[in-house]
Amino acid sequence: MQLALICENPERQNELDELAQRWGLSHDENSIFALVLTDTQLELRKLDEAKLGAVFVDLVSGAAAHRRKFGGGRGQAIAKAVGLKKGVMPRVLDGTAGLGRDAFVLASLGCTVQMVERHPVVAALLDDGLARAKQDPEIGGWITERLSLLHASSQDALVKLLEDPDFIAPDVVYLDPMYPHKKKSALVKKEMRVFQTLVGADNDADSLFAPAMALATKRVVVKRPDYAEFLANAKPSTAIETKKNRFDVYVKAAMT
Ligand SMILES: C[S@@+](CC[C@H](N)C(=O)[O-])C[C@H]1O[C@@H](n2cnc3c(N)ncnc32)[C@H](O)[C@@H]1O
Repeated sequence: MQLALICENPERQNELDELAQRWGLSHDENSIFALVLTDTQLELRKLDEAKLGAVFVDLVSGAAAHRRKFGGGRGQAIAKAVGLKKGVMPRVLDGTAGLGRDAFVLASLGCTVQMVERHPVVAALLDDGLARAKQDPEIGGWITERLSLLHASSQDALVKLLEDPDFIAPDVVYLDPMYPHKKKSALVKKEMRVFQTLVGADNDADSLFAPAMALATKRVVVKRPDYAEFLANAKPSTAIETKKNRFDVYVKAAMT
């Protein structure tokens, strides 16, 4: 993938070069997107709309920390959807990891989460945020133990993992593909507009449903905007609703 690659600290130029090679990114000075390595983190910026701000992964402070401390714990809809309850800590495969927000919430509540992300820039941002979080004295221990990232397409990865005799299948496959926004984009948070313009709609999302159902041992959970139809037109066993979203739950076996 091509986008502007910018290093703000000349001493970190080697790191940016390695990063570009690792994620298959090359420099295009005419791109409207820039991946910027600052003194502290990796950021995505939209150069023609600087006011939208930068996108980066922060699992340690800000909104993630606030939600970890005051977000409602196991009472949150996402926790109920994956079947988290006292004594039950599901192993989750998040097949559409994005910026890792949902995976982080689940991991902070005790789940082990294997994240899969196919977009190289999103995967690079997530990997950077994960690496910084692993260094944090407060949360680094459990982040290292519970959260991991695979850069792959879930369409391929879910099938390959199912065929791998050494892979322990997850209790839950969690999916949150991009869905076209019905509401005016001005209402979408600024930095999310940058993210959405880069990634686009996941028009192939329906094809994730069958492999997800094959791989999960207990259930598949699909996050959708409240106005969206079911993934692959498949009617869920139950749905948990929040103000803006719906978690469609496809039960295969009881959580134990
Ligand atoms: C709406 S975002 C997910 C947001 C995420 N739940 C969070 O909390 O940050 C959707 C992400 O899934 C990724 N994605 C979509 N289809 C995928 C697939 N088949 N395999 C891997 N990643 C996929 C997209 O690249 C995008 O980053």
